[in-house]
Amino acid sequence: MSSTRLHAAVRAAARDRLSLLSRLGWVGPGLLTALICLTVLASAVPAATALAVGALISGLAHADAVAGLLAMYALALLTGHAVRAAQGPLYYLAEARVDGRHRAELARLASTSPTIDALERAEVQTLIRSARADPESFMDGTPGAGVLAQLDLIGRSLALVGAALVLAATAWWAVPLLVAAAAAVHQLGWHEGRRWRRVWRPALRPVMRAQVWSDAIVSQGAGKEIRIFGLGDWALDRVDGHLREAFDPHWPVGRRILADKWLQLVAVLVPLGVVLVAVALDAARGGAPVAMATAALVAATTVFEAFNDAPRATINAVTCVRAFEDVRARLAGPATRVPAQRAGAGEVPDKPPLVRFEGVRFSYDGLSSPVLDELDLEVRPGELLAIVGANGAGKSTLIKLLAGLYEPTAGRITADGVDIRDLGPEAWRARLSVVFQDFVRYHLSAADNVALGNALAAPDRAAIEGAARDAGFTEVVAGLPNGWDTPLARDRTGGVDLSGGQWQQVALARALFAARTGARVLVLDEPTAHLDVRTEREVFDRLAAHRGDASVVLISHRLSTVRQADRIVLLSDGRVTESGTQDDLMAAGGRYAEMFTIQARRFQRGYDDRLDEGDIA
Ligand SMILES: Nc1ncnc2c1ncn2[C@@H]1O[C@H](COP(=O)(O)OP(=O)(O)OP(=O)(O)O)[C@@H](O)[C@H]1O
Repeated sequence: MSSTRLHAAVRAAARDRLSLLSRLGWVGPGLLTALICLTVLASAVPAATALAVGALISGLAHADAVAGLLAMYALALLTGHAVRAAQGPLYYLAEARVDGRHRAELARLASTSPTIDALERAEVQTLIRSARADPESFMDGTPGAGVLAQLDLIGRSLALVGAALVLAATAWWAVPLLVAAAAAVHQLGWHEGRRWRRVWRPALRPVMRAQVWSDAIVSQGAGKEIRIFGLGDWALDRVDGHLREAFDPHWPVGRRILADKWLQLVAVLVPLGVVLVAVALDAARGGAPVAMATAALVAATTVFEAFNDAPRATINAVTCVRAFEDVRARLAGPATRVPAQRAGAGEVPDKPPLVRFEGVRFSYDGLSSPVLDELDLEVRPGELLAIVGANGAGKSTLIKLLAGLYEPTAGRITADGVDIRDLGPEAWRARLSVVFQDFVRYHLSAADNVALGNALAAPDRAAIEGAARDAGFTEVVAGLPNGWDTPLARDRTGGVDLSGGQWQQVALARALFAARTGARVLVLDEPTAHLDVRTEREVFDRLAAHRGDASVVLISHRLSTVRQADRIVLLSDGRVTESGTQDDLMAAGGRYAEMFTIQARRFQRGYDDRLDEGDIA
């Protein structure tokens, strides 16, 4: 290794260790003080033990002094044991605190990043997995273990100084020899740790895949299909295959590491043996007093232990911390531009805003053509706007852009003339409520499931009940065993599961609760796909009647429902190709009219009237 590279590597290693040490504060002042005191005490024990052993040996000839010397030796031994006994649980507690804080910081980072595009990338998910150091996949070397390994190293260094002083009094030349040998052993340990690391890192992905299948096997949702399609053995084979892919390479590496252990053995035994023999011979020839020689021999072994820190704990912890920093950099991305300090920025008026998509273009990574291309669209204050289009036309993407979950590749989205990026995600989303197609079914009570439409608002029961009434969900609640307090999850005690349509009513109630508590733009991405036509119609009527002054953007494939909207836009080829009322669009005789006619004809024949992909030429 060239000197520049060596220099850079040493600097990086020092930076990593300092970065770990800086997290010591996370254990809290009381526990930290206790840990520091114990570490200092523990570092004095080896030298004290060496001196006590030496004194005891020299005192054996004086019967009256033996009892006192034995007591001294016993005290040194007992202190060592007591300190170790106290260190165990305190280290465990401190490690848990550091790991808890580390994982909480990571979760905060992931859940508060303004956009979700980075989170959707496989490499970011792998980094998050690596940074999180989950106990089930991370056997050792969590950040907490790495942080405490640094404190331990400081303690060992102090112990080294003490032991070196004792040893130097008898054989000063032995100190540099043993320190150099111990450093070599330490380096070999690091090399070994890095070899493990290299084989362990590529194992992360297959372990993640195995986890997906092993979770699916025991999950409720996938569990149904696994049984119906007879996928049980197949899924188990997948788990097995991924685990083999992950861990098979570990065996040869483990065997090679074991075979190379002799190097460490030689590096320990040869110098230590030389020192022990030389000091013993010197004492035998009457050079050093026996007491000093004995103390030196005990101290010599301590010098070795000073370098015997846990390289795997530090290496793995450094990996976690670096992955954490990498995740932070990727999640920050371009989306976190500082909100502009100009008039109107950072605040959204209490009335529904005029929202405009101006020349918006958006492409997903890996797709050859943009999903939205030069899209211009207005959502006028208070209007009920329906967006229709074939599968894959980009409707959900448009919604995610409106919610600021993605940023346009070009163009901008404004609310009352201010770019929503300048408003800042929190201010903008406080005025917006979105029910996604794949809305989350929280394992919480019915009341909490509705109130999560606005987690920042007080969970006011009257507002929850009002929103549920407007969404037509009241009757369902009345039938629940414990009313509003019933958990909406079968795997919770006293919990029940709802039908797909009932869940959609919950999601709708969530949006209406948000409208009652401040949201001025409601976005509903296929909120009624699971409902029968009559119920959907009722929901639509309720939505129109109870949205207050909020603007509503509604995506639906059922044109018989959306025809009552104030305005309907057809999304096609990445832009708005038709826009107007139902009558306008039918009179224009364009693609919307064609789609509507197909659905109406089908409905009359008794088929479902949803729009399919092939329906549009
Ligand atoms: N996260 C993603 N990464 C890459 N491509 C995506 C992603 N999400 C959607 N797409 C692609 O973008 C296009 C538009 O998808 P989008 O979900 O916006 O369509 P949609 O109009 O809502 O469709 P549907 O009516 O079926 O819900 C599709 O071709 C889809 O495959």
